[in-house]
Amino acid sequence: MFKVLVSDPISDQGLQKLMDAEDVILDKKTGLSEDELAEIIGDYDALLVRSQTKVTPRIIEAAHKLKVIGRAGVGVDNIDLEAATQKGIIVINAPDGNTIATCELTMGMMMALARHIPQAYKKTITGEWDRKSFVGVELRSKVLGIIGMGRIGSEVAKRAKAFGMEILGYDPFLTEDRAEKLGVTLATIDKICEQADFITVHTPLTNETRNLISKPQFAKMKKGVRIINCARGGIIDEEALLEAIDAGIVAGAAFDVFVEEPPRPDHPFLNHPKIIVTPHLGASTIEAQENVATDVAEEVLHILRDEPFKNAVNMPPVPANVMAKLQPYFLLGERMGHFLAQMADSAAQEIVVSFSGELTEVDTSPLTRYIVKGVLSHHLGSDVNIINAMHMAKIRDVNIIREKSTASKGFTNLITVTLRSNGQERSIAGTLLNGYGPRIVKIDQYPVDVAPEGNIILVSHNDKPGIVGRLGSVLGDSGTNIATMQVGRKVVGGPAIMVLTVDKPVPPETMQQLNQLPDIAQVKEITL
Ligand SMILES: NC(=O)C1=CN([C@@H]2O[C@H](COP(=O)(O)OP(=O)(O)OC[C@H]3O[C@@H](n4cnc5c(N)ncnc54)[C@H](O)[C@@H]3O)[C@@H](O)[C@H]2O)C=CC1
Ligand SMILES: O=C(O)C(=O)COP(=O)(O)O
Repeated sequence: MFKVLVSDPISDQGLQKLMDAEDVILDKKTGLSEDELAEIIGDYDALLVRSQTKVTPRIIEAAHKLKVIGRAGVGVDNIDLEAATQKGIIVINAPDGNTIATCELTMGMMMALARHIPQAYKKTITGEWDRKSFVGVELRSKVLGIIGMGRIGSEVAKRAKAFGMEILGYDPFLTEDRAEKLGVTLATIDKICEQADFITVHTPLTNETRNLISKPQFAKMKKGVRIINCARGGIIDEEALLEAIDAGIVAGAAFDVFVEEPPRPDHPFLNHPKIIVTPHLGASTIEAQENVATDVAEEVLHILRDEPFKNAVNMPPVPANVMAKLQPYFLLGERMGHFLAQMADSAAQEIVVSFSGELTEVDTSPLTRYIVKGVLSHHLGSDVNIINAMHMAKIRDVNIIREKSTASKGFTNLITVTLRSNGQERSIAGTLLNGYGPRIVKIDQYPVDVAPEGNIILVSHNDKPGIVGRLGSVLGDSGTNIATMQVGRKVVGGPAIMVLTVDKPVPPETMQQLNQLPDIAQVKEITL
């Protein structure tokens, strides 16, 4: 018998398959504290949650029998994926079922903002007939900026078109082709800030999207812009938004999600006359809840019964013999991908992975997944993992090419990864050096020897006297300590690269200063 715990309110209709299964005992216990959940989780084979239950390392540690965690929804930021993966617990989600619900809430928020519906309602029910204070704006002919053009963002675009809005879209994976099909103009975040009358975000919360819209972005916005967040608290900097409202830049904001949920009773968004709030209701429709519960219940049953399943967001099934050969390279592969994605100026359109030496003797697809995961995680954060990396690449039209090569250049094994995007091509090669661990041994055409870890500064420059000194003094002035430095060039006086490892992240203003130094083509910070 499999024991399944449902720890958040999940639709009964959706759970029917699990309730009917003869090999399943289903318990529903919602509103548990971390202590209470930690105490009972050891009895269960599967856990089903929404966004309320925090599946922390402590819960996972106590989950001795747990085989699968099912998230009835999209975002898995309430589940510690790292801890689950380490413990061999499969985490699955239901990414498609609540797209429309969240899109429709976003449209509702946009209309409520434009016409002050919640504020007008509040006054009218007190008996006041105030028609002067609530003059709104029309959506027709207004510019809507959509940041994050995945499932929900794309559906918002379709509906906003029907309202006669002009749409600017930004997503690192949005191609001209797809944008054209959706009737969306490709734009940068800056352009959206400068031109949009309404801005809505639909990205996951990652290190890159945290505070994506903050003081500098608000400073660029049109006076009277209206802001919507039905994605995740923290994508829009809450404090900076309040300042932008006070400064008269933002005319109104609608938030379904908060940095801390539920927000403290004295949170400044609650009761603010220009901010509309809802309690994380994006996915809360009967239809969406049935969809996500059905999807997740079916997959949990498959996993418990050792049947093929989909929508896993962690854990690769690799045969033991292949694992033994490949495992030492997983970290190197992932770091190489992440390194390369940070070198490139835009998101990958093609990734070419070439293996040589002993690695050509086994099926390297699990290692390829780590490399692809490393590349995509720069933009997708924890949404991409080794189970879904290839799928994520495919749905974003990123072409993956795997090659075997005989040119191991004297190394027992050599992995070369080339990333192509928007006419740009960048590549790195890496290996495992006996006794030294993972090493990047080539960047573009330049031989180097770099441990892929920590904070690395990659400089493309012209081979001229004085560059090292100028660069060193800018870094020194900012209190940045250089741990190691390497310079590579092909010909005297020609293009060259410098690879510096530093002890801590470089402040953004120092990066800007470095990029403005003479004879420096580009300075990139790589964080691994
Ligand atoms: N309020 C609610 O109840 C709900 C909230 N959500 C949130 O909405 C988010 C989006 O959901 P979906 O559209 O289904 O996910 P999705 O994965 O289809 O789309 C997310 C898109 O964001 C893009 N992206 C990543 N980093 C970016 C960046 N820095 N700038 C611009 N775009 C970036 C990705 O390329 C991707 O296309 C989820 O991650 C979830 O956190 C989802 C469902 C319900
Ligand atoms: O699916 C998501 O990412 C959501 O944010 C929905 O959250 P919920 O299931 O309503 O707690």
